[in-house]
Amino acid sequence: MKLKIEHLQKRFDTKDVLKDVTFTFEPGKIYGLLGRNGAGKTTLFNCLNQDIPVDGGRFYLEDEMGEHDLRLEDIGYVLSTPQVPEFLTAREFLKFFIEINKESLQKEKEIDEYFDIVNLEKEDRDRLLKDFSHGMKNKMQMLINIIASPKVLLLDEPLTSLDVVVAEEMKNILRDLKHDRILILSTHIMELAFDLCDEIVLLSQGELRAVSSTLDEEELKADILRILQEEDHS
Ligand SMILES: Nc1ncnc2c1ncn2[C@@H]1O[C@H](COP(=O)(O)OP(=O)(O)OP(=O)(O)O)[C@@H](O)[C@H]1O
Repeated sequence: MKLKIEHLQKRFDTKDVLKDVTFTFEPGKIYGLLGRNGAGKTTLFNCLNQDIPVDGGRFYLEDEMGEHDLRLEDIGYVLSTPQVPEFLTAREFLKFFIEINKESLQKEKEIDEYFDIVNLEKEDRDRLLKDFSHGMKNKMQMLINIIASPKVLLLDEPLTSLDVVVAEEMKNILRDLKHDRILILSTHIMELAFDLCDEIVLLSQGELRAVSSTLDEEELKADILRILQEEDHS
């Protein structure tokens, strides 16, 4: 299975944000999506998640059976600002989520076994989500995406607000998840991209391009900075 994007375009009024995005993403890798502020990373994710219409081009999944449109259940989106129903406890939310997705879940577990996946403290499991910290809400959002197990998982700066211990736990979860799905993670932290990602992809001047993986870390950093700085002169 591959996620193929061909000549994707998106503009807001007169601003061409995505000019000609063409790229093929494969499972087994975590892709680190880097770009300047306002380059269009969130816009690209919003297009792939079908939250906003595109102005041109297409994207689809391709496997040995052929090409398939992305269905809503094929894609998971972890937002940088986690959105959870604040009036529910973590347990109520998880039970509700499992109930409405019963048909598609591979193997149902006990609720506490799910919480254990993301190491949510036992005393927090029956607390209202409105009292959760940003990082804890982020864990819940990550958990429902792990349970839903979409083929493509988009992560918009997911680790920025997490403490170092939780961030390390999340990195290990993502490394486990990558084997049978496509993971694309946007970040501004180059060190995180180098540490976690298998391939760096730059969104620059409305186009996506892979950065050579044969370079050592210092050369890679210099190359990325050079490409991103070119935007100032274009
Ligand atoms: N709904 C919208 N209406 C008009 N312009 C928009 C809209 N959404 C995004 N934009 C513009 O599109 C451009 C890309 O924004 P986007 O949020 O995708 O960038 P980004 O790469 O995610 O940025 P950052 O790294 O700062 O989060 C920006 O110029 C932004 O102002």
